[in-house]
Amino acid sequence: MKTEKLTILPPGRPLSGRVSPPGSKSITNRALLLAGLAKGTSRLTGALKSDDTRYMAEALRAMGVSVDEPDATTFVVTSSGELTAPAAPLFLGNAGTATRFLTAALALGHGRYVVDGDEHMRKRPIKPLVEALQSLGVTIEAPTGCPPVTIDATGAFKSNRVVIDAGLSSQYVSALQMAAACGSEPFTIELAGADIGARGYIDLTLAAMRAFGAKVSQPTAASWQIEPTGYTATDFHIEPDASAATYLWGAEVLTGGSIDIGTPSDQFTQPDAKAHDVIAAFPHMPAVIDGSQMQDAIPTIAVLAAFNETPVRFVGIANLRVKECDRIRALSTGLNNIRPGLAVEEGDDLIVHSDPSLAGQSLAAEIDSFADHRIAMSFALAGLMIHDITILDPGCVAKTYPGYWDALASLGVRFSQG
Ligand SMILES: O=C(O)C1=C[C@@H](OP(=O)(O)O)[C@@H](O)[C@H](O)C1
Ligand SMILES: C=C(OP(=O)(O)O)C(=O)O
Repeated sequence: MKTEKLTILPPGRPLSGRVSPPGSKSITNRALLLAGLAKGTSRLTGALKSDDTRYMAEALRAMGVSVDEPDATTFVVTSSGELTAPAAPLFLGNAGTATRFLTAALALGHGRYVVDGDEHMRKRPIKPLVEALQSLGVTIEAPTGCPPVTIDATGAFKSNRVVIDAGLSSQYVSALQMAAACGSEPFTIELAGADIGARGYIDLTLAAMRAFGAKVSQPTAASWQIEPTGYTATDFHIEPDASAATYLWGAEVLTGGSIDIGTPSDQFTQPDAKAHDVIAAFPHMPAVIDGSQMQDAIPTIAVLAAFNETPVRFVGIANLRVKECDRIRALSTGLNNIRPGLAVEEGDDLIVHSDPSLAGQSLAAEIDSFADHRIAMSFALAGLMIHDITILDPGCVAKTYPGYWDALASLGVRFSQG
């Protein structure tokens, strides 16, 4: 989408129809990496094709892996099992998964790898992962604590145990888990802090690893033991993206429609599927919502909260400040732009002062997406109910859901471009 702004015309009727969300970003980028680390050919079906997965696929190609794309939802990955040192830095845009997962995996490669991203990724922390890898004897540096990361790998870790603080990102743990199966000894990963934000993403990692032949056990709630099995090439089907589904669930309850997304909410294995029950409770969503286990769904729910019968306080969302943008700030800015006083930040909590009478009003507001796909996609929901909501940089949805605007259009939503 080349246009700089998109104004949404409220449909004025319930939105109904069939729309399937694209494949899961989280699972696609795990599967691409694991297929790249496995010797042989793996066929990944139901995959997401978007900026984030394209960066992962391109990085694998730059390291000697063949990644074919026979159709819009399939990757066929053929690898020797080795990721050979690339001639140039790997550019991973703002793909947190690709950046963190590759950083750990390449620490077991051979030679020099530079992992870099765009100006947003260069502000997203990776220091805890870099320090964990340094503790394993890897020569690795990220002078700013964020990408670029330079790794001089020798093919082995010097220890078989690592402690990682996952307070800022669960992706550090997933990254170490996926890398560890390529080591030469059983490897133990222990959490430094009491707990981890988004535990559901660890379950996704372990499920993908096991599908590619890994053996993982969990001696305690905060540790994992990974056997040095390496990975076996396999055919792997990827379920639809639960975070993408939240926008469709949101559009359904806001407009009182019926949108068939093709997958029952209880069949998703991704953490954001937990958002379904909260969204289904609209306009009686709870007074306090803990976002820690469904982080990427919080922008969706926060925009819905503006139309809820009663105010909502979002807790457990501190690390939304280190996602593609500071999402707590982006949400409060956008909501207050629609109607001053609609949202308040209290420390790292976000309070949305609900106002069901917003629906049907004309409240001209230009919403800054802060280059963040989830901010653009969530505020589009406000545009279904309020006249004159304009989303700036609508093309940023390409990070995880390039077909988002077409999906809304297929349900009958109309736009004017600026
Ligand atoms: O492991 C994953 O696939 C993800 C983990 C979460 O990030 P953090 O662990 O950085 O919170 C989530 O926000 C991201 O979109 C995907
Ligand atoms: C936080 C996100 O992405 P990532 O960390 O994978 O860049 C997201 O998709 O909401």
